[in-house]
Amino acid sequence: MASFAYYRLPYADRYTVMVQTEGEPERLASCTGLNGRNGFVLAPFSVSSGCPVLLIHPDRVEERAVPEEEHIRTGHCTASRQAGGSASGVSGMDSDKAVYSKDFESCRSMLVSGEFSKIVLARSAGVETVDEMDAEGLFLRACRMYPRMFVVLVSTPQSGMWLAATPEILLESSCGTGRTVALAGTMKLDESQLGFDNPPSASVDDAASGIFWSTKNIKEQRYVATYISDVLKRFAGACREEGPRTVRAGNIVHLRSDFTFELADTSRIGSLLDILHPTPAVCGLPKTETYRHIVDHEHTDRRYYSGFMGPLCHDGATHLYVSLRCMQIVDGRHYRLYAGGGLLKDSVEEQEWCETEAKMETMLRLFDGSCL
Ligand SMILES: C=C(O[C@H]1C=CC=C(C(=O)O)[C@@H]1O)C(=O)O
Repeated sequence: MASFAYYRLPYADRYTVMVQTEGEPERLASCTGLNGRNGFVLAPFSVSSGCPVLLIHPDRVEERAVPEEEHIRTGHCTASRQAGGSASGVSGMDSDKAVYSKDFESCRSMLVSGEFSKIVLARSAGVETVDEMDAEGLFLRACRMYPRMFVVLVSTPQSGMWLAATPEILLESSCGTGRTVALAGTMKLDESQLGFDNPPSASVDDAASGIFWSTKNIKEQRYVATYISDVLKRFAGACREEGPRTVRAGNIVHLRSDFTFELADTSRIGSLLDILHPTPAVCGLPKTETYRHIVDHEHTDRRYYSGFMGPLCHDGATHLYVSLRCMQIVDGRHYRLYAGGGLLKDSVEEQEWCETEAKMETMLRLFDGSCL
């Protein structure tokens, strides 16, 4: 079985297809193994023998134009939600919520005791469609529906097939310059705000657009920005931080700070990734303790969700994004969607649950093609 990755950069009207027809993608035991390498990377949240860092070595690379919607094959389809958040969940939405509730409580007690200052709690949900859907068609539909996002369809024998439309850069580099973002804080846009946009060239005044951020969201994003700034101070050259500004991702908005820095030795990108990933946008603070809590106690097996993916080219352009707003395509009718959210000590369970639902809508809407 061939391994492949299709990806479309934000605001681009063309996408790239990379195919490895011979052999299997390389398996790496850590991000450091990416030093000096080229290919398409698929990295998990937590590296293990069952979930290694994968590097596709394409023997075919093609660029194609994103077609108009009417030329996209997906089938018309009603999606229904199934089984719960745990890998073994079988009894539907109530069990999904009960599992989340349990996980929320164990995170909350660590936040209230002061052992954690922030932790990201994730969940997953199964979706079954009536008709068989075409994965390439879903990818192209995502390209059309989410112009601001990095859209990826990737498949390997080790990972299975994943589709993502993510707003979060983990690490980009070209010509000796590195770029990353601190993305956190989430609000769902209401009907009156659906015209909101803030592309990279513009600088929209949040107050004028009617978007006001809570102290909790501002604090949550600040944790991520401080963490990134600390890592870059230690491991990269001169760094500039801008923001935060409000950015749109489908039906929601986030706060985003942009970091631009000198990255003279791109052959050591793997070592930087090893320290940077996972950031508190998907893990927590303090990092080691929250990471252990997630791996040991969270009921969702995150696998490649909240890892990162994208093309890596140590002597050219690298575009690595955090694997958010994604789903595993089990087969043409069965899908597993993933989403999480940052918790602080005063987080409210129902609000956090709704936030994960809003994030899952990014993938859910692909099934009926309803625009945001
Ligand atoms: C963990 C996710 O989002 C992260 C990125 C932006 C905002 C987030 C938040 O508000 O919690 C998360 O940190 C996800 O989409 O599953």
